[in-house]
Amino acid sequence: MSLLSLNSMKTNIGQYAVLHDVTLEVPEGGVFVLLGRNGAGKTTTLRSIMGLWQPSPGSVLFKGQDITAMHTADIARLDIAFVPENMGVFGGLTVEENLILATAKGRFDPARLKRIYELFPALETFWTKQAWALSGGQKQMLAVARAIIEPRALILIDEPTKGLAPAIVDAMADAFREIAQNTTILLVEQNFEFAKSLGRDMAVIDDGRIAHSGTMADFAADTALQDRLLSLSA
Ligand SMILES: Nc1ncnc2c1ncn2[C@@H]1O[C@H](COP(=O)(O)OP(=O)(O)OP(=O)(O)O)[C@@H](O)[C@H]1O
Repeated sequence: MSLLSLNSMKTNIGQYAVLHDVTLEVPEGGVFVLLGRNGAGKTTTLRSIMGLWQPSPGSVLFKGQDITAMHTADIARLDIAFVPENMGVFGGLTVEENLILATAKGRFDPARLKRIYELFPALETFWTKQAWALSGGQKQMLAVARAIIEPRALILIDEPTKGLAPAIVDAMADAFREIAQNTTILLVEQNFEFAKSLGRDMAVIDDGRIAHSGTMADFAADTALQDRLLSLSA
């Protein structure tokens, strides 16, 4: 059984049909990458999983449970975290306060905090600094740290490398590899090199439909398919 199954999901936003037919099987463990051009429907797919948009028709199954009509807060309580493209950190709060708010009981598990410091040393350095003063990369690290401050079964991450310097992207890749050892990551990306280095399984969404799915190794070897689906050469 897959960890997450999206079945013929169709999502309208107001009067606009954005997802036409999204069917995906995300296995447990590792990084699953969802690629696609601008406006293809990647963010809408993640928001539909989180209950922020309501797919109809179609269904979302998590560990076999139908979560399609559940409220976002109840979906989050199933240990599914969402790191949105705008990162969702509180600029006026310190790093510590941002992380406290991401816990259920306002307390840190010392072992998890230690792991976060190891993954993202900058967060320990800037522990008492307000988040608005962090660099873009540090804000992204804080956003990911908020998602893993408690145990998660699945993390949805929307374009975490956007606008980041190459050295930060490399650090992020190392952190994701470590996180994916005991948490499944569904990663939306446009940075193909980053995605390629992380993904085991992948899919491409185009115009609200899954245009391709398979292993990253096969997709990475097929430059004609990449060009057709991602316009990488454009
Ligand atoms: N709130 C909204 N109202 C109307 N249309 C929207 C809304 N949000 C997204 N769309 C449209 O839905 C389509 C898919 O958007 P979505 O954000 O899912 O794409 P994406 O693949 O994540 O793109 P990008 O890589 O540019 O973030 C786009 O055509 C977008 O304009």
